[in-house]
Amino acid sequence: MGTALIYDEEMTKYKLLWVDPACKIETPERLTVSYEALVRNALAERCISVPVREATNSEILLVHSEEYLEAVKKTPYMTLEDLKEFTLQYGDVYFHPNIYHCAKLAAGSALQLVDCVMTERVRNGMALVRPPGHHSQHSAANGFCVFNNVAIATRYAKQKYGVKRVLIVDWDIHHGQGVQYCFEDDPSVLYFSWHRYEHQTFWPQLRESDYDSVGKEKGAGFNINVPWNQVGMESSDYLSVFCHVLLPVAYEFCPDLVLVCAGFDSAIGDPEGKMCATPEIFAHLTHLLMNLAGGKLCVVLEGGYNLTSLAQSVCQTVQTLLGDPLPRLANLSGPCRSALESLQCVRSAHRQYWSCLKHAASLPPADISTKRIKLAEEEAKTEVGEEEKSTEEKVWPEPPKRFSPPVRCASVLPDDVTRPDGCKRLGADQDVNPLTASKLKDDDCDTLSRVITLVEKMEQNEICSGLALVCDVTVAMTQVVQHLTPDPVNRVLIVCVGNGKVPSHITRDGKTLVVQINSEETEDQNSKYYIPVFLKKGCSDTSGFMHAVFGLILPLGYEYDPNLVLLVRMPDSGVCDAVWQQLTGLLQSFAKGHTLVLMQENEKAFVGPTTSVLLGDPAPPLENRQAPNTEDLNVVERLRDRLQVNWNLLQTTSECTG
Ligand SMILES: COCC(O)(O)CCCCCNCCCN
Ligand SMILES: [Zn+2]
Repeated sequence: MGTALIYDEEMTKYKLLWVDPACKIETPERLTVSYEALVRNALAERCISVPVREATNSEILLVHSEEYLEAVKKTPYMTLEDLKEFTLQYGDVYFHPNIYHCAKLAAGSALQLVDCVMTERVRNGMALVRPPGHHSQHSAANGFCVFNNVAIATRYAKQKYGVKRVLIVDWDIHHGQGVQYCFEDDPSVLYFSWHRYEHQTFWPQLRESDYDSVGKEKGAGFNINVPWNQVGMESSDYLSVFCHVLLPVAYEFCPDLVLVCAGFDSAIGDPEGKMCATPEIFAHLTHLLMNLAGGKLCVVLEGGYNLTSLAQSVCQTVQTLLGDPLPRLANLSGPCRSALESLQCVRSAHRQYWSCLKHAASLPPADISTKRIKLAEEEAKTEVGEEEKSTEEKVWPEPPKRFSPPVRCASVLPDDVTRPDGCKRLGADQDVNPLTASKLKDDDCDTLSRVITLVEKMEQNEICSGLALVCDVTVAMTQVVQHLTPDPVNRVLIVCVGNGKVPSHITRDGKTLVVQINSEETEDQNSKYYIPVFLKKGCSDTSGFMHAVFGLILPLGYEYDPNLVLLVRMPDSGVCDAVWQQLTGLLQSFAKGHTLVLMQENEKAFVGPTTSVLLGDPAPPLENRQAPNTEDLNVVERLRDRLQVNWNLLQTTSECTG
């Protein structure tokens, strides 16, 4: 199944007709540069072009009041003076004779996206729209928004397709208060938003944008606000929030559909956001959402005002929706102190609602945040002057090209195992490098030499990922590590699922990082590069396992930044299909998708499901799960506490930073 792209140049045909410094950044060029970049990078042609349509009155009334709709309906016939007059009743927004038409098209585009995803005409898709939507409210336009495109799409999906749970992820740098107001008492819609806040001194300066707005009545726990109290946030800060807040909660919520309020003013260079995350981050944020809801993902454009970072970020997002390998995120540091404070506050505020956060630390000591509030208010006063002046141009490297290797997935299988279609068999002997064959001494040497050849072709980017059935995974793992080209930058992340002895020498000199999830205590090799995760209930406990994936494996993987991932299924691991597929999908975040899966010969039943994920299919949703058992949560928390001195992305509280 493909990726939908919805765009129509009609939505570029309105603009600001008078002087208003607050609104001048919202221009038609935002849409044209985004679409032209998709065309120039040969991404638009790979998408399924879906036409726009106007949202109908009844669809708009799913969210907005009749009087508001009736008032907006009059704007096409207004004089310039009337339009100015009409605009005055709202904040930071402007009207234009054609904006009502475009607002219906923007909302209609989101509905088209929902239709083609829910009818499985496409797997996922993106709508490039303006006017944006997430600030508009029941009876008010606000923040460049007229109709709340994503809120309307959410209500539409529930009404037309009986969708039970919708996750809305709002990565725009402004708080989508319009979406929050819509669903704050609705437990069937989980709204997640991060936003520049600076202790309520940044627009829209709302008290209810802070982390303690968790939702109301039945909706308590289903509204997650992550306030950024400083500018300059980077990819590390964003990934920490995804790993330690959004993903664990999203997987526990188990949505049937995911919508993204995709504002790219959270990218580096944006005059509104003043953040420092480079455009590649959106490739990862998109990918981390693609194994939820069976891959049903609708991305709708919101903000984004730096035309260069906007266009690059849109391309990164669409290229990931198309299934291309992700770019590596170089030298991630760790979350900054302010981000850790926000992280700790959000996790603490939601501890009582989500079992994955049950062990979250309590609020940071009040004095820290109150002191910072004072500072922020001081800065806010002086800042205003500077802000106008210092629009220093941020520069960042253009995102690297993301090539798809000619072979997406190759396999080394015993002759009696049928090879799944789409997965190339690593050929007969002509493929095998005779040199390596001779070096291997083992009864399984034919298989092993083909595995080594497979890895060599991955290193040369001829093959993206691989899967091998071998007679002893530990031997195979060891051979692979030993035969890697002795290149100092070669770093291998090895994820071992299940019990079994991992040879200690394999973690020598930091060229490999081994994380082993098992159900029996292994003697602790107390090496920074060997991390045993002992789960009492073992790999069969979905909740505990996934808690280790989000709380440990993902952060470690991002910080380690390997150029190869080995996913090893130890004998009798007990891990279930769906969890195994989720892990396989999530590990493709690293090493540009160069994942080699090693399994025992008798596990041939898992070849098909594993290959489908390696080929880019979404992993099936994990059924709604019981709470993780306390023991296992404890294990992960204790491990995190111990390891975070060495691995900063494991941090979740501000106390720990010196
Ligand atoms: C959903 O619309 C996308 C958006 O969130 O980016 C809108 C931002 C409105 C920002 C209004 N203040 C502008 C002050 C100018 N310095
Ligand atoms: Zn925004």
